[in-house]
Amino acid sequence: MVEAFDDNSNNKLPELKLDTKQAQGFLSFFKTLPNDSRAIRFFDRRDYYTAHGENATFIAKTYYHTTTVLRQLGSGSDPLSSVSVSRTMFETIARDLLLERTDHTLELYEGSGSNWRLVKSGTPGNIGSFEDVLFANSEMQDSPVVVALSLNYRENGCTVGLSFVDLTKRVLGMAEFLDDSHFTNVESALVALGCKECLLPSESGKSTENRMLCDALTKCGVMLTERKKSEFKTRDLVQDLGRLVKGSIEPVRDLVSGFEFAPGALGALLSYAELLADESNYGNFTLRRYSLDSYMRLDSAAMRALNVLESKTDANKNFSLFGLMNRTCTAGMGKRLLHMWLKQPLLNVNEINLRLDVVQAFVEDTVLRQDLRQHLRRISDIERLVHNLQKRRAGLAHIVKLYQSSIRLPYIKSALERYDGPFSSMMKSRYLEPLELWTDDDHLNKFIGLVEASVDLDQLENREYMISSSYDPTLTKLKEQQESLENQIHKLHRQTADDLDLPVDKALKLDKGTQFGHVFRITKKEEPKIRKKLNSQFVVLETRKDGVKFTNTKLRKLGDQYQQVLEEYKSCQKELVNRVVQTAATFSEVGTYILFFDHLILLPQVFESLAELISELDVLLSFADLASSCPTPYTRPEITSSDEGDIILEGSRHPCVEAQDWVNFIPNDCKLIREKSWFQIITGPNMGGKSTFIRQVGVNILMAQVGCFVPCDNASISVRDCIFARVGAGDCQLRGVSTFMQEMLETASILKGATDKSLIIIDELGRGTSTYDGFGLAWAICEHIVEVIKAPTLFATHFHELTALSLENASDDQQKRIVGVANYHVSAHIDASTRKLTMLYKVEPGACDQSFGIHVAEFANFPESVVALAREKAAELEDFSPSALSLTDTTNEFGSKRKRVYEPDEMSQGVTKARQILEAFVDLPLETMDKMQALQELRKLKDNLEKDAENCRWLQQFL
Ligand SMILES: Nc1ncnc2c1ncn2[C@@H]1O[C@H](COP(=O)(O)OP(=O)(O)OP(=O)(O)O)[C@@H](O)[C@H]1O
Repeated sequence: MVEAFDDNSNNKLPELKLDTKQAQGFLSFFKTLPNDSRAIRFFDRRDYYTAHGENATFIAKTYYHTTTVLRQLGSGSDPLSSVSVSRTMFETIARDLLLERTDHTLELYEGSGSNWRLVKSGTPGNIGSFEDVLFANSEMQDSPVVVALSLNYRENGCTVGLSFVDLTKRVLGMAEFLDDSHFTNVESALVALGCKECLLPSESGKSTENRMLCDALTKCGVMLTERKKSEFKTRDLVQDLGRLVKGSIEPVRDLVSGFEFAPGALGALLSYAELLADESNYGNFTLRRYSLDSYMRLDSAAMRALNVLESKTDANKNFSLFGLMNRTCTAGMGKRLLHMWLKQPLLNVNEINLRLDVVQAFVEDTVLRQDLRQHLRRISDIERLVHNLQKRRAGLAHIVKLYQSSIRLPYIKSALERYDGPFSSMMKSRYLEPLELWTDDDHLNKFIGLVEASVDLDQLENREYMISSSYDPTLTKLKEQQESLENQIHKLHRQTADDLDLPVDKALKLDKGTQFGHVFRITKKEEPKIRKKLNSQFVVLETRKDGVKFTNTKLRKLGDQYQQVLEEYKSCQKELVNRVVQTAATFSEVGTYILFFDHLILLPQVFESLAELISELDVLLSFADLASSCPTPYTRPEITSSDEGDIILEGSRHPCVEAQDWVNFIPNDCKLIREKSWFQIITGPNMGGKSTFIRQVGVNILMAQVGCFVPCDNASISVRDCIFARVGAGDCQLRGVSTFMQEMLETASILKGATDKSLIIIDELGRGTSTYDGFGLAWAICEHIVEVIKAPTLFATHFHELTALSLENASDDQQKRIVGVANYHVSAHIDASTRKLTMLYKVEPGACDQSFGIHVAEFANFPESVVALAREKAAELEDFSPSALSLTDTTNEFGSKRKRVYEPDEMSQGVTKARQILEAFVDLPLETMDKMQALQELRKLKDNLEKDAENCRWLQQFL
């Protein structure tokens, strides 16, 4: 939701002025528009815009927060609700609809009376012709992507054909993979690609299987667009791609033939984005194979749990990793690259180390860092400028900006040349050599020469983009005429001053205005002195407070001539400006004819590669700035492949929490060691720092794989191929147990996607609930992770009983031995006399030994009566708590008073039965079941448990 707008905007609401005839005409047109619940339609009324019907109500409620702004159009029984918005408000709404929300499309109509036509349309994935409106006054931070999916269901899951288009970068991609019933792979692909909109064959959203898919799209905030099944076709695809894609057709054909379902999806995308309709697209696209295994996979829950991207609810920019890490200084480009990198952390150790090498070079050489920053700041958004050139939307201003960026390159080059640290040979080959090549006389220097010869660079200070008069003979001649006329006018000025016996400039002034052109002016005080001459030899034009304006035939004639020459000069300028842009735009023609004919190089490709290089430098520089500017500097992580090494973070912090002004962050160690502490259960009081701790581990790993230093004293990280995060819904208690069960089931089945190379973060499954079914499932999930998946896991929980998992380590029963589970807790201190609780935020080995819930309530200033009641209830409940499970255990690890004791026999019998049930649950083929089936199976298991419990008191407590 867009929160605050200009307070006055309500008062300044443009008035909807239509006479009866116009209103009638419009109403009859409006009725003919097809129904489209997603479309927000605006009508351009020259000075302002209007929206009508349900759209008007939506806009009034969403953006003005009141329906009082609505007006009724037309008389009679069926008036049309209408709202009018100013130009700036329209831009704000367009930005919100297309860049922030993903539930509407936008249409703009132009016309009058009953004659209107659609001139612009855009969707969140394809902002299309709204690009100019959206980024006229702001940077483009992220480039949207549209995905199309073609699904083929098999017995065990489904094959997904995926294709995507990034219209800003002009990239097409294809992928094909198997997926489970929760579409875990689709989800991570959507996240990695930054997808805003997804095309599916129509009707497919209604099948049961696809309902899950729609859930996945919703989780990722992706708009679903249905297209006719017939559009998912592959006929003529290779031919069409041949026109769009750079280079020869063979590689395209080879790539397409390697897929079974993705080509259909690509066919749908081409027709949806109407790529073939715009000739400027021809030869400008690249097509690539997209592999899910190229980058660390992140699902939408992980993106949220790790606060990777900005959200509107963030209190400040440091709340998200993007906000914290974004210290980029080039316009737009660096931000977009950072966005992409955060969605696509690397897996290859060498590639990660390469980025880390550059960051280290920048961290160690402060002068280099400052130099580069100073020059990068002056670089424009080259990527978008070239995009405009290719789209033939560029003007002289675009060319000049490219020129201004180009002339910065030698400075960037020499800053890099001065670096003589340990990574100098890498810096040379990665940055200096390409820069050297691109800036030589055959490449950018040629462009610089062209601009310097043709553009009047002196006028840039006045923000005027003009062609140098010396560039063109006609301009030169006109300029000379203009100067000669100016001289004559000045001569006449001096002569007239002599004749009137007035000092030049001091008393007799020469003015140049829009109304009268060149005129003489004297003050009113002087006027009586020369009134006689004034009346006889001159024509008085105007008498005002600031003086008397007058002219004579000579001045008028010269002034008119001057004006005429000026007009001619302007129109010649305009024509030349267009021509210069065309000349420059020929650089962007990929047609080889032009290139060979003119001996020009592919300038757009040079600029595109340059944009890549510059934005990479910018983002890595930004990482270095962050690493060295924090109060406790970041450190370079040591990276090992995913089969080797452990995950050791010493003195680690959560970068976003640490960056909050009011937090004095307590660093913690996390040592995920294979076979020893690969699975960690974290317990402790509410607000004790559990979530922060487990998330900070995920965040540190993600940062390292993006190529950034990490907020630790020492870090060694075994590369992770995906991060799974399950963060319990906070309102679970309110939604009831069945939702809670579903959450558990979902978690259990989603975890099937994880492997020993992933990282799993589970935070408070079924937060705060005391359902023992939940506990049973949580236990089953843990066992499954430890024994089958073997992924390093951080499990923060309120189920203290889970800490007993680690006891299995010590079990004599070798067959059932669970290896690698360790308990940790966040520590807190209770002052015995004052009952005051102090959070220490220190993560320590072992399970938490006290129940702190009530103290936290005190901490949070709950009313005393509530706290007293809670204490009473807790005392009652503890009698029946399953912590009795370990009562006969000799350790008193779980502490507190325990009254109910079970016979050892009764307990071991019960445990065996319970375990059988849990194992039966783990064996359920959840990936092939829908929720209803799964719940039915679960109910059966529960019925069995009830039967078993009839003779076992220990089991009864779980019912
Ligand atoms: N290491 C730390 N150093 C300083 N402050 C911290 C640390 N960890 C957490 N905090 C602060 O404590 C607050 C609560 O932390 P967090 O949400 O991680 O607790 P929790 O144990 O997960 O709580 P709950 O069980 O209620 O979810 C955080 O908002 C943060 O301000």
